[in-house]
Amino acid sequence: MEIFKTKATLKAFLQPLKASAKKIALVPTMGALHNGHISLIKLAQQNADVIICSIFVNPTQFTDPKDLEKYPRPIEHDLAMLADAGCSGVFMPNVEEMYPTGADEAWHIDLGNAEFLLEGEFRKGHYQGVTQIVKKLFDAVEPDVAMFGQKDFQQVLMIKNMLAYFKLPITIITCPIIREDDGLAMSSRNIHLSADDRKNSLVLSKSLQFVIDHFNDYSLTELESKAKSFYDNIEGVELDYFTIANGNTLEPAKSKDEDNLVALVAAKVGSTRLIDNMIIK
Ligand SMILES: Nc1ncnc2c1ncn2[C@@H]1O[C@H](COP(=O)(O)OP(=O)(O)OP(=O)(O)O)[C@@H](O)[C@H]1O
Ligand SMILES: CC(C)(CO)[C@@H](O)C(=O)[O-]
Ligand code: BAL
Repeated sequence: MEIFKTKATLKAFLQPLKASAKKIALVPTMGALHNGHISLIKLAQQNADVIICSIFVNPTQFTDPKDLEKYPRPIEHDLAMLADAGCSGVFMPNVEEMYPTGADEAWHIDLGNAEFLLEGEFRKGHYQGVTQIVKKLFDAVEPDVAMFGQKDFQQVLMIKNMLAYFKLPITIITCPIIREDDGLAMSSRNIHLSADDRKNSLVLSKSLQFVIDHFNDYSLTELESKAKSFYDNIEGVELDYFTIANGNTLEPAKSKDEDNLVALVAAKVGSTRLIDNMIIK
């Protein structure tokens, strides 16, 4: 497995592969890898010949400096996991390489109204930062396909909007959420959960599963209020939002007959903010 710290060395590696018509996949990550990330690598291998995983903790998408500061960075562990998974190359630039003029580099594109909902409301400007770095990664790799996890449901939508904005010829593949045996969605931030938090964290997947299991039993309003009541009286858990939304617009669903419906949740468990979702249809 090759390791690249600069765009130039990465480009030099990819150029002959592209010339011989090899299909390139990019798996963007912020490191602290778990089996959710590895599932993206495995799906990439089914869809391309050469797999590049990027590891870059992107400062411009963090709205809370403490969150950025404490983001886990176990790089040796990450490289071992990627080598084991058969990844072709890892792109791990530093901040200067991606932001030569500084992380305050200007960026603003129209991502549509969904930018301002849900995560966009709680992490203002987050998706400008995400699309800024993903555009830079796309420019550096020029992949045929790029893999993203459904766990970050809104992120996938925003990246598709960014692709449309720049008319980039890249196929986005959305990968299913990989969960722990008890239902908690795998996430790099789970490492910050205390033993009590870890128990409490199950409320996210349980409340979502309730909506899936009882979709035909209640109205949308009842489903939402019953799901929200899962969060009542759990000490140390603070619900940011629980919504049943249209999967294209992320606006609250108006009818159970809509085509794309998804239940999405974000909650602070102890000092760790977690997100999760389940597609209803
Ligand atoms: N449990 C999971 N299953 C499938 N894909 C996942 C899972 N968790 C993260 N991903 C995907 O992996 C990619 C990289 O995500 P990232 O490095 O931010 O990890 P993360 O676990 O989501 O960390 P964070 O704690 O920052 O949310 C994203 O496309 C994300 O959606
Ligand atoms: C896509 C991404 C790697 C951009 O920094 C990040 O938002 C993530 O890990 O989901
Ligand atoms: N996994 C999404 C990246 C973030 O939380 O900043």
